Amino acid sequence: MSYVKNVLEQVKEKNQSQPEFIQAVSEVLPTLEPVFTKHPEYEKAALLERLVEPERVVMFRVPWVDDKGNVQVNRGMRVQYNSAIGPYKGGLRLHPSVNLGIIKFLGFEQVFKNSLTGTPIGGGKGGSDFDPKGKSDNEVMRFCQAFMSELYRHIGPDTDVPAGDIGVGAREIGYLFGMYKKLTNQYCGILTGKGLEYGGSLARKEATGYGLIYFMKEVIEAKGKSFKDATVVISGSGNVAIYATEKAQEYGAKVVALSDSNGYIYDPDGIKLDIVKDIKEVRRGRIKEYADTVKGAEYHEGCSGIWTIKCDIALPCATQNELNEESAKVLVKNGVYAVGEGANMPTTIEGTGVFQSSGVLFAPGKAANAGGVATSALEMSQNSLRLPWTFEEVDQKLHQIMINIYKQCEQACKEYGCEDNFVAGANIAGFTKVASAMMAQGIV
Ligand SMILES: NC(=O)c1ccc[n+]([C@@H]2O[C@H](COP(=O)([O-])OP(=O)(O)OC[C@H]3O[C@@H](n4cnc5c(N)ncnc54)[C@H](O)[C@@H]3O)[C@@H](O)[C@H]2O)c1
Repeated sequence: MSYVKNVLEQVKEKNQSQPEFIQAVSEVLPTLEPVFTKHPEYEKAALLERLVEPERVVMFRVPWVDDKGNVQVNRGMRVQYNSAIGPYKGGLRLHPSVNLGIIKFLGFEQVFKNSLTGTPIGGGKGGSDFDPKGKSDNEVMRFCQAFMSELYRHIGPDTDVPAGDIGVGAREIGYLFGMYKKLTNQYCGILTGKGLEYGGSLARKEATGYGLIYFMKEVIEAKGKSFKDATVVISGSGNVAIYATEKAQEYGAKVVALSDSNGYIYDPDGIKLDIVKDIKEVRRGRIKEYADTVKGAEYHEGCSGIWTIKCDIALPCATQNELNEESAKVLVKNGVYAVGEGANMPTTIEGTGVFQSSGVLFAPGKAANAGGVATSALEMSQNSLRLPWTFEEVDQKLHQIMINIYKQCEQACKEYGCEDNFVAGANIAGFTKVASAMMAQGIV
């Protein structure tokens, strides 16, 4: 059995209760085989065994009092995955589904993604099984304060810099930042995704969605295609989905569908984004309300039906494993030619296989959605400089970073003989930098 296969078996054996983590590692490791053939010294240094094991996992209770005076207890965690190329960096997720396996999968992915950005940041991820849905502002604040009252001792601007993810937007980052400052008496760039008044970066909110479109533009234009007049389906209606829609529309695409965890909307005339922003960003409502407002738009219960809509480009931007083999086959049958992952691991391994064997251009999340964390790194730079950059400056840097990520993936594909396989290209390009740094730093 090869070294890579052996380590993969160990991972499966040791982490049996963590299917998402096993899935993420199973997607990455086999694509790295050719790198290990070229670098036999990595095996002697147990590089892979070290890479799959987080440097540190912190798990803690989060007790808080709800509006009725009842004590609630959630589980909080932070996985500090790999600091070979910089301080741990990655979001915090607040969702009832959060468990250690999910946070480990996200942290593992983050290591490669952050490496691809070309900025000096390591990988980490955290979160809690707290559900912000239906909670009052005061309850969210009390939860965030309780969460930070433990997390603060494990993070720092040169140690670990968390950010947002599902369920963590500007409101939550504000409460977390306030508590960190109170506890430590330090005003520093401890979180990214901050408000503009207190150290945030312009274009951070837009970055993941815009970055996805910048990346996909490179992918499709290399094959003579364009966003102009393309029909696009985007799942989700959160931060990533909204700004992917905005940039795709700016490039002349017609985005015809969006979704949330209850169902999806289809608007054959093209989504009116100002209405979606009002529902989601202002009123925190359900996507269903769009169909109540816009004539000709339809609402359908259930999430996976969105993939039955005929489109040229599909961008899953909601959550993990939302696009399976069956949905992938329907998309292919309906003529999709490109799929870009705005979310983290939204396509199952079998779904990815369908796209790749059908010649669909498939861009994995760790490359395609890296714009968010890249701009977080730009926010860290601005915090250290104590100088804010303009929207245009940040957006231009983001655009260039996404082009560079595309070029790195393309180059790795060429070097290792897997042309157009962006899954392998992204894994290899992300891995090689981290691997060299780990080798240089000895057995730690
Ligand atoms: N925000 C970022 O900067 C960023 C960066 C990189 C990757 N991501 C990833 O992108 C994805 C979305 O993150 P976000 O920041 O937009 O979160 P968000 O909380 O703003 O939005 C998530 C959206 O997905 C919807 N949703 C949840 N489960 C769903 C399902 N099963 N089917 C359809 N819709 C569903 C929610 O209703 C919501 O509209 C996540 O996988 C996240 O890890 C986010």
